[in-house]
Amino acid sequence: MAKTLPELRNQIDAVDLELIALLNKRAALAHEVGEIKRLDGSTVFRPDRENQVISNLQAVNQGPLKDHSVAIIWREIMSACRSLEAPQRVAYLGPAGTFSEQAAIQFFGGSMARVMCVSFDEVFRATAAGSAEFGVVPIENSSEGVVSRTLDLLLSSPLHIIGETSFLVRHNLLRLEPRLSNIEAVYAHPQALSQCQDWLSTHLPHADRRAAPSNAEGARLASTNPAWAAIASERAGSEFGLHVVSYAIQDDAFNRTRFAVICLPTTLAAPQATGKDCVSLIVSVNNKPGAVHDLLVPLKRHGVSMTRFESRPARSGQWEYYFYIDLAGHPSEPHVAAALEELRSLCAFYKVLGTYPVAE
Ligand SMILES: O=C(O)C(=O)C[C@]1(C(=O)O)C=C[C@@H](O)C=C1
Repeated sequence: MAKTLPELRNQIDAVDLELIALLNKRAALAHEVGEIKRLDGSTVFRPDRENQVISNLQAVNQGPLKDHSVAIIWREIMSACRSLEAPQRVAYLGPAGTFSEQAAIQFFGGSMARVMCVSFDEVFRATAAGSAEFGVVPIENSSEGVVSRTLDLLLSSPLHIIGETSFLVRHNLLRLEPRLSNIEAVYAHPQALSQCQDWLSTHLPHADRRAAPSNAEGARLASTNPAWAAIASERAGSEFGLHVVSYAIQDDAFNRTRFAVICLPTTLAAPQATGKDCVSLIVSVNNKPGAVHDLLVPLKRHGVSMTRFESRPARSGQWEYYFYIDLAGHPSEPHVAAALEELRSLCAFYKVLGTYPVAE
C-alpha cells in the first residue's frame, strides 16, 4: 500500500536528522583541515580540491538527484565549511541583485562576505588592495562578445584568474506599473541594452535608452519613477518592488555570460590540474606579415587546442593588437608546457593571466 503523506514526512524528518549529524561531522573535519592551513599560513579556499570533491560525487551519483544539483548542494556545503574559518571576501559589481552577484554566489556559495563595488575598475582595485580576497568580473557574453573593460583591466593588473563560472542570462523588463504602455525611459547597463536592442526597437521604439552603472542600479532608478522601466534579473525586480512586465526579452535565447574569478597570486597560487583546465594568456607580436600565423604553429606542433582568440587594440596608434588566448590544458602537462615555452619565444609581449579549471 502507498505510504501516506504524514508517513513520508516522518521518514524525511528522520533522514534530515541523519543528514544534519553527518554535515556537522563533515564541518568538524573541514575545520580541522582549516586549523592545519591556519598554522602553515595557506589559503582556506581551494577551488581545485572543491572541483575534485564534486566530480568524485558526480561519478558515483545514481540519482534521482541530477549531477548539476549535486554540484550546487556541495558548493553550498563547502561554502558553509569555509565560512567556519573566515568567509571569503568577494568583490563584484553591486548593488544586490546583479548578475555579477549571481556569478559570485554560483562560484563561492552563499556564505561568502559581499564586497559590492560601483564599477569593474573598483572590483579590480578592491581585490588588488586586499579589501577583498577575490573579485568576480564578466569577461564575455555569447551574443555581445567580450567585455572590453575587463580585458583592458586584466592587461595592466597584478591580479590573475583562478576560476571561471558562466550561466544563461535572462533579461526582464521591470517596472512599478504592471503595463508596457507609457514608458518614457528604460535603464540598464549598456551590455544589457545592447543584448535587448531588437526587442526594445519592436516593443518600445519611443522609449529613451539610458545607461546605468549596473542593471540592479537601473532597477533602483526605475523604482523611483512610474514612467521609467529597467532591464534586469527577477531578483533585482523583487529587491526594488518592481513588476516583471515582460520575461526573457534578450534577443538571443541562449544568451550566456562567462565570469572570471580573480585574485592576487599571493592570495591563491594557480589551481592544480583537474583534467579539464584552461590557460589564459595575453600576447602581442611585432607587426610583420605572418606573425599571427606563427603564433599558432607551436600549438599545432604540440597538439594544444586554442579555445578562444580575441584581439584588443594596443592603443599605440600603430594598428598593433594584444591577443587574448585561451588554451586547453594545464602547464603541468609536458605538451602544454612545451607549447607555452615556444609561444613565449615568439612574442614581443607575453603574460599568463591564469590557469584554472574550466566551468561546466
Ligand atoms: O580540503 C580542503 O582543503 C578543505 O579545506 C576542505 C574543503 C571542504 O569542505 O571539503 C573546504 C574548503 C576548501 O576550499 C576545499 C575543501
